[in-house]
Amino acid sequence: MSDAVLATQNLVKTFGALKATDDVSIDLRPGEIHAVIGPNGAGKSTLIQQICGGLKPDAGRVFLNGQDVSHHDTRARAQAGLGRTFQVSALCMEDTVLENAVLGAIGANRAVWRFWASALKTRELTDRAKAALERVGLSEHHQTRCGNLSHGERRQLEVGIALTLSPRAFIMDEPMAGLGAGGSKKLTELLDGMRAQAPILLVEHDMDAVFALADRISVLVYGKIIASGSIDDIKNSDVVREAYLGQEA
Ligand SMILES: Nc1ncnc2c1ncn2[C@@H]1O[C@H](COP(=O)(O)OP(=O)(O)OP(=O)(O)O)[C@@H](O)[C@H]1O
Repeated sequence: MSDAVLATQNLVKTFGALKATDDVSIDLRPGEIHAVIGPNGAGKSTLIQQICGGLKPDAGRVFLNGQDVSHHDTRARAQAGLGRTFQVSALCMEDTVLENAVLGAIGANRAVWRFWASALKTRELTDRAKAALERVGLSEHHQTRCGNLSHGERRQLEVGIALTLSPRAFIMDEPMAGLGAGGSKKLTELLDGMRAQAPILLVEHDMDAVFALADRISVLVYGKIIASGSIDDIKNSDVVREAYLGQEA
């Protein structure tokens, strides 16, 4: 775990009698995409929420760059370098692409709020937002109202907003959801190029994307990690086939 950018240690979350995450220890190493897969209700979102600080675990800890952030709230974890995209879009549809990205950049530095009126800070934020939009291929769309973007472009924008935070690690919750083949391909290429900048913990149902991107895969079933390894390890695992992949066939 020592070189892990992000690590969980024995995370447990129960809802009544249900163990949504059951002793989950998982890590994310520099430069990698680590995919977490599992059937509906396996506990993937619950795990992500505990990592990001939206849900308090019953037991276990979360480390970011070796620092115990278990008692940090969501904002403090973001400030410590945890970048996130959401399963449900959090974009402001009435605002332009650039405005959405600048709002994301504000989240990067709380102190900036105090200087929001300052032209210099505004310039810094705008430059950072523009750089992130260029990175995700949305330079042409600065003044486009977010509501007028395609579904795929909104996903690109969400990734761009996460980039404005200069994260040390990304958490992505089903970024391919609802995208057609073209959108998935474009986003897959984008994520592929981002792992060098910050490793990605990727929760994803789209197995084509998972197999195209993952350096490692962990399989979550009934709240437990039942297998973890390379794509081949997972594809050839009888345990996984029985518990999960077999259902997809
Ligand atoms: N707030 C809650 N209260 C009660 N039960 C919950 C709550 N949140 C999640 N659960 C239950 O915990 C289990 C894990 O849910 P979770 O949403 O984490 O699974 P998931 O793997 O993300 O599923 P999906 O792939 O469908 O998004 C499910 O049985 C779910 O019904």
